[in-house]
Amino acid sequence: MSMASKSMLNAQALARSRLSYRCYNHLSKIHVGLGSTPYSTKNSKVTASHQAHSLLSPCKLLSQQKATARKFSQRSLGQDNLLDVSVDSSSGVATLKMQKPPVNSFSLEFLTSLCINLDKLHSDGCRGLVIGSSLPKIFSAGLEITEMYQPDEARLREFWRTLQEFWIKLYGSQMITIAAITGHSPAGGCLVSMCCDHRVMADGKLTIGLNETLLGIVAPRWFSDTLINTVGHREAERALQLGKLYSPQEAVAVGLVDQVVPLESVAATVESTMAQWLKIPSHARHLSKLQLRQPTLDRLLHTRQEDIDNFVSFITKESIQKSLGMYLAALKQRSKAK
Ligand SMILES: CCCCCCCCCCCC/C=C/CC(=O)SCCNC(=O)CCNC(=O)[C@H](O)C(C)(C)COP(=O)(O)OP(=O)(O)OC[C@H]1O[C@@H](n2cnc3c(N)ncnc32)[C@H](O)[C@@H]1OP(=O)(O)O
Repeated sequence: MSMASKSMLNAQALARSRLSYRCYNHLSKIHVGLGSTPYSTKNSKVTASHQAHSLLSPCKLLSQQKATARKFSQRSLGQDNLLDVSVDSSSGVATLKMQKPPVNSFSLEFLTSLCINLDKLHSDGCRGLVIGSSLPKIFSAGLEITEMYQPDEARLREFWRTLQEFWIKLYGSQMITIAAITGHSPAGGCLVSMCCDHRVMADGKLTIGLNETLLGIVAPRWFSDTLINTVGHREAERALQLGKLYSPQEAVAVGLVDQVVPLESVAATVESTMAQWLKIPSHARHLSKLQLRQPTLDRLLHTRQEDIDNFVSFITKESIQKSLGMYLAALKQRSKAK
């Protein structure tokens, strides 16, 4: 390649990275400031000035994550508006809908955006959070497999650190969290829903579960702990080894989800469940949650770096890379055959 074309490519890459950094700053379409920002309408969506306001708040995590996004910005190109967030001003309940086609897979940028939005909603005093999806038949396909396949090590470390961060924030969240599972929810998608206090799943041909072994990988300890805390030790033991993907009816039978209702009733069911939970004094409810979840949280909090090292050394093994490559190819093949 000639010097001229190389420098042209470099200039294009730089421009792309600047553009994507700007996109990153606007990853979330909206942000409502409960308490600090008055609401005018139910489910009001935030304007540019709210966004600007939210970007000014100094926060170590934010600046760290902005640096990350700058560093790895090429992968986030064209991926703004990954989340649709709204807040009901009368109840203080936020709804966060994932909208990252085709399958809401968790990339570094997506996880970063989720962390930032959780922080914002929490610091704005939201009392409840509904996590759902804007994509039909998909809650989330879990981790973005291409983040783990033939990875850049620095990015891979950041990816895992950000996933840990998201899990820690959500699993211990002060907010009442409800998952509206209107689509498939394998692996990391199942993990996110299990972090919530309550799960409502649509009936139909959908699946949910920790299927890591089917990819030739092992769910880390904090994934399995979360499953054990949800369905109990014996069920988790079977499910983890088999990589079991449950139908909605199977999932409700083992307690992996709390309710299964027709798709069209998910929103109303979530709303009435939230109304019930909102009646409980918030402080007592959150402390009760932490009493049960803190030991699990602590286990990761005390070993975060070791967990990142284990993950990186495991996932970069040649045999694991081969399995991931084959799984990805099979997914692509299946998608093409449709
Ligand atoms: C010694 C012990 C040491 C222990 C140490 C342990 C530490 C290491 C631990 C490592 C653990 C890592 C944990 C990983 C957890 C995960 O989340 S891995 C991801 C698992 N996810 C899946 O298996 C889901 C795969 N996807 C699907 O099954 C389906 O896509 C779907 C059911 C979700 C949706 O089906 P459908 O609507 O029919 O869409 P598709 O046509 O299948 O897909 C569309 C499109 O998306 C691509 N895609 C799907 N999923 C992913 C994904 N997760 N990542 C990236 N891309 C994905 C798919 O290939 C299609 O792409 P194309 O259209 O072909 O381009």
